[in-house]
Amino acid sequence: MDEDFRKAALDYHRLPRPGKLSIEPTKRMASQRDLALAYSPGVAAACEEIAANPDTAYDYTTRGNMVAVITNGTAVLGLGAIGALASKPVMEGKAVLFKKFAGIDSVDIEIEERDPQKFIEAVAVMEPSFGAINLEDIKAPECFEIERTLRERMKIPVFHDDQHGTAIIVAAAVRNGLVMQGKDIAQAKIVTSGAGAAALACLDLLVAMGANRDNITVCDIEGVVYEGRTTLMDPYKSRYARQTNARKLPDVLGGADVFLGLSAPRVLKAEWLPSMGDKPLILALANPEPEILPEAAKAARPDAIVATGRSDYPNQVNNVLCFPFIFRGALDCGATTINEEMKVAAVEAIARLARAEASEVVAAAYGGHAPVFGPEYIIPKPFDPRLILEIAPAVAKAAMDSGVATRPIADMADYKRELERHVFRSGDLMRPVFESARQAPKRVAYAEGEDDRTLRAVQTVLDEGIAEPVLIGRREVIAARIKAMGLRMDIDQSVRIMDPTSQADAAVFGPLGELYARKVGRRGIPPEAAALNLRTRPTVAASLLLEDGQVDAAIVGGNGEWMRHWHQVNDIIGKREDVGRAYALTGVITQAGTTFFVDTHLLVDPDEAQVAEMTLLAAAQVRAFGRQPRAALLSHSSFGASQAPSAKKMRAALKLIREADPELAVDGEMQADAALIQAVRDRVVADSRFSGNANLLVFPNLDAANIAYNLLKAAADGLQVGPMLLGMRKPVHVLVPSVTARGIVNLTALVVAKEIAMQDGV
Ligand SMILES: NC(=O)C1=CN([C@@H]2O[C@H](COP(=O)(O)OP(=O)(O)OC[C@H]3O[C@@H](n4cnc5c(N)ncnc54)[C@H](OP(=O)(O)O)[C@@H]3O)[C@@H](O)[C@H]2O)C=CC1
Ligand SMILES: CC(=O)C(=O)O
Ligand SMILES: [Mg+2]
Repeated sequence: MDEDFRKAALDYHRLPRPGKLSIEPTKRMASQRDLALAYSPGVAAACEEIAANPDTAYDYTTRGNMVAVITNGTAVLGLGAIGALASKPVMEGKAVLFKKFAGIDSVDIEIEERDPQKFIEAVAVMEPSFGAINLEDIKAPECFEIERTLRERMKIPVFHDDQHGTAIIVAAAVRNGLVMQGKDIAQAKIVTSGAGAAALACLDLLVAMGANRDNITVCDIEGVVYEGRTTLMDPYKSRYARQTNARKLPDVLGGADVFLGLSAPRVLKAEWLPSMGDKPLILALANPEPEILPEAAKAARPDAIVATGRSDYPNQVNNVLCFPFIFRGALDCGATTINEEMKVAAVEAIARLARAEASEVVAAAYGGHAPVFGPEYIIPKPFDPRLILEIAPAVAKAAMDSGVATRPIADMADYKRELERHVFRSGDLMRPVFESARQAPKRVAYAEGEDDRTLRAVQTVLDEGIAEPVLIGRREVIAARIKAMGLRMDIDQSVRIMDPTSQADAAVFGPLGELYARKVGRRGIPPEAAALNLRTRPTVAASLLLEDGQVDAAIVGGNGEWMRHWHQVNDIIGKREDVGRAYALTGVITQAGTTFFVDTHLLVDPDEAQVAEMTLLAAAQVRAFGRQPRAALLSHSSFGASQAPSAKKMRAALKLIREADPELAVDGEMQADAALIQAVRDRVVADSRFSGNANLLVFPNLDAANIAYNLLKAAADGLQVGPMLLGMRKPVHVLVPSVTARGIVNLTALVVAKEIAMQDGV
């Protein structure tokens, strides 16, 4: 670690306040009544329920989502027995990872006790507080006895992560690494540096997966673990003792296919590597400094696949890839333990993921580079959102199949969708929309068919079965991008490619060119210019396919100016006959929920009738998300306090809306705080037409709407949905340049669901 990085790490831990964790209440505590519910006397009701039926602790307390990270500080990373207090940053770190990656609440508990029996007693009595126990950084051999006894005594999962979490991820890496190197685990010669908690558990799992004990040689601080050795031996290590005269690590590396380092920094020397077998797998996993640095290993053995425990090199083999998700699965089905079946399910899920294509979120987390299965990517990256979606259900299913789940999951597909909320904040909002889109997938044209975000989105659209994609673009470019990104779609089968510049599609685009020339000719655009537009502007091509009925919906834009795309779309599609004009609705998802804003992109200064119209169209769109709209007409004034024209406009609009839709929960005019906080609203008006917070905010002008949604998005780290065009004659949306692949998937689902609803006359 260089000095700059060390200082940055210390500042990170110290500022703005010490440490990495805090505890947040999940219930309101704003009034005397809240106090009475949360504490005495109300709390007694929950206590009595639990006393009568202990299982209800999962209903009334945090227990079902609470994991303790417990250590005695005897094997802290590779730093050794630095003690309980000094281990605290690592344990706080694990707790943060539980929360960040899997939404699990976790507390770190550092126990200053090296006597295994006393340590066991201290942990066992904490059972009522937690849903599961993660033992961490406890040295071998004591860790084996500690874990075994606690597993026997406690009725909740007890999992020593350095053993099993590490073993699971190592097993996945070895499986994929050997596939890549064309080797068979049964024949692979394996040498370890380390005979501690992590190394022995890894070997046990590799043997369970088919590795041959006779091909395994273990080394520790003394050297080779051989039969008859007496110094620094214990029964756990002895299981791997070999009959050999070799005594030191370099003596046993000859012909090795796998080096597994779970020991200490720099113990593997580059000059020893030439003796290893062909195409070796070198896993140098000591933290924070590996047994050998990848650059040194690769220089000595360019044919090697190298992995470390660190995030700053390719192939991070670290238990962070496993523990948040295996606990998620175990907690969610009320597993009483984490058994072999659950571990094997996790190995298989992780190994499979690296061989599938990487997602956009992974690409984003790693500087925009989407990795493809290969020597520098044998296991998924920690920020891969698919980890939770695949590992947790696989583990829960294995728990159920092996009979250790006390709260079996009834609907696995539903559970998987539920997990999406840990990954995509849009999960809750979008779930019903996806459900309805799946009922009858529609043909959707994507104007920017060569764009990476579009292609990633289209892969998800196909996987989810929500649309039949039509990509505008050059076939060879799209094929090359799909290959480079490692996507799975088959461009001959699952998508249709339409290229306005190719002769092959002239039969389609010829007549569309004439249609376009007629439409824009009225505005004085000569036929040659129209023909050029069609060839060079994919938004024009996609809109024409939609207009001609060759697709059911179009998604355009995302590159260049939003307004330019909008004009191209408007020239061809235009507004519905029964509306005065088109508007744009934008959603922002924050921790507090989803809020919609209108009109964020199109109409600079609407009049009262336009405010009323946009409100009604936006309310219909909010309903399409399966939500009841609660609309607030916003102003600088609340309920008649101002006679300014903009306040009067909103009051007049309210009247029009109520005439058109007396059932709609809408009120105004009001200030934004009154819209979002009922208590503020109650102070200025006695009989507000909706309760709680408004979820649809209608603005007196474009500036206010656009500023407000961007402000909320930036200040509250919100996620944008849309803009969605309202009042168009056919379903089309214009993407903003900042759109993500997920944003494109969401709009696809929305546009398909809306089409289905319209057909059904909803
Ligand atoms: N990447 C990852 O996900 C993980 C990495 N690790 C890393 O693995 C290492 C071991 O952790 P863990 O098993 O929990 O700890 P343990 O204390 O249980 O085991 C350490 C092992 O390493 C051996 N060892 C120590 N120094 C040397 C040396 N200089 N040469 C050869 N062997 C040595 C010890 O030998 P002896 O038995 O003779 O004392 C012991 O067998 C740590 O660096 C840790 O950071 C651990 C878990 C996960
Ligand atoms: C990653 C981990 O758990 C360790 O190095 O101990
Ligand atoms: Mg550890």
